[in-house]
Amino acid sequence: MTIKLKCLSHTPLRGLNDPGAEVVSEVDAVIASARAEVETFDPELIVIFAPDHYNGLFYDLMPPFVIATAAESVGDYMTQLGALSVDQKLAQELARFILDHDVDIALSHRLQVDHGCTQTLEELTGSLTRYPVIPIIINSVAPPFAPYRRVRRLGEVVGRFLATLDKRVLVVGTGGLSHEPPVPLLDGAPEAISEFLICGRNPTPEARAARQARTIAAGKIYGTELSTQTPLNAEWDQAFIDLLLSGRLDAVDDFRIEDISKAAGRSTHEVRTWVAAFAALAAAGRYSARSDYYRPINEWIAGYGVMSAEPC
Ligand SMILES: O=C(O)/C=C/c1cccc(O)c1O
Ligand SMILES: [Fe+2]
Repeated sequence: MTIKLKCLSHTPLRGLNDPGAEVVSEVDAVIASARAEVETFDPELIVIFAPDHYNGLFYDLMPPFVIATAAESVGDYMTQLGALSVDQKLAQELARFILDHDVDIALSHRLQVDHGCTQTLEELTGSLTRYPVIPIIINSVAPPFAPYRRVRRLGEVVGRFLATLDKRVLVVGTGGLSHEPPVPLLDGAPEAISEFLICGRNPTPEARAARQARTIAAGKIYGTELSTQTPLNAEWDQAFIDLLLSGRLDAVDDFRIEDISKAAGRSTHEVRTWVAAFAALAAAGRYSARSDYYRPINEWIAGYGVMSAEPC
C-alpha cells in the first residue's frame, strides 16, 4: 500500500459569500495544487472521513460513526447531486475489519451525504465519481459525541486495514477548523426545529433554500458584534495544526468536548475527521506533514486550513 493524506476545511459559503478577491484566489490556488497532487498520485481508493449536517443523519437514529457501502449526495449549497462511486465490497470488508478490532460502527447501504463530504471530494478530484471511495461519517455536529480517543482509535483501525491492501490510497479528512455556523441544537429547541433534527430528511426545495439563506446571512455578520455565534479562534487552530505536524496524535485523547466548543465554536468538532485521517496514516508508521494553508475567513464561517502528509 502507498498512502497519502489531505485534510481540508469545507465551507458551503465558498462561492456564495466570498471574502476579497485576493483571498479567493489564494484558496483557489491551494485547492488547485492539492487537486494536481491527487491527480499525479492517481489513487486507487479514497477513504474520506466526513461529518454530516442533518442531511443524512438525524436523531431518530444518530450513530457516532457510519461507514457507507453506497452513498448519494443531497446536492446542498453548490455541490453536485447524485451517487458517489463507493467501492461496496471493500467498504463491507472494512466494516467487518473495524468491528473485529473492537470499534463499533454503523453500516449504511444507502447513505445520504452532504457538502461535508462532497465539497472536498469535488475539490480534490473534480467529481463525485472520479475514484473509488469509501465514506466514513464521524458525528461532529449532533451532540453527544464519541470521545476523541475513540475517533483516533477508529482512524488507527482503518489505517491497519488499508495496510493490508495492495493499492494507492488517499485518506481525506474534511471539516473544521474553528467555526460555528447557525446549526441548531436539539437541547431546548422549539417543536418545529426538534422535529427537523429528529427526522428532517429530504426537505422541500423551499426549506433547503431558507436554510441556505440563513447560513449566508450568518456569514455576512460572522465575527462582528452583530453575530451571536462563537467567533473563529486562530490560536486554537494553529495549536491543532502544530499538534498534527508534531505527530503527537495521542494528545487528542485529552481533548475535552465542552472546552473546545466554548473556545473555538461547536462545529470545530469537525476536526475529528482530521484526527481520524491522521491516525489512519500514523498506523503505517511515522509521517511527515505540512501545513499548506491557514487563514481565518469570517465570510466563509471557517478557520480555513489545508494539510498534507505521507509516511516518512
Ligand atoms: O449545515 C449547514 O447548512 C451549513 C454548514 C456550514 C456552514 C459554514 C461552514 C461550514 O463548515 C459548514 O459546514
Ligand atoms: Fe461543516
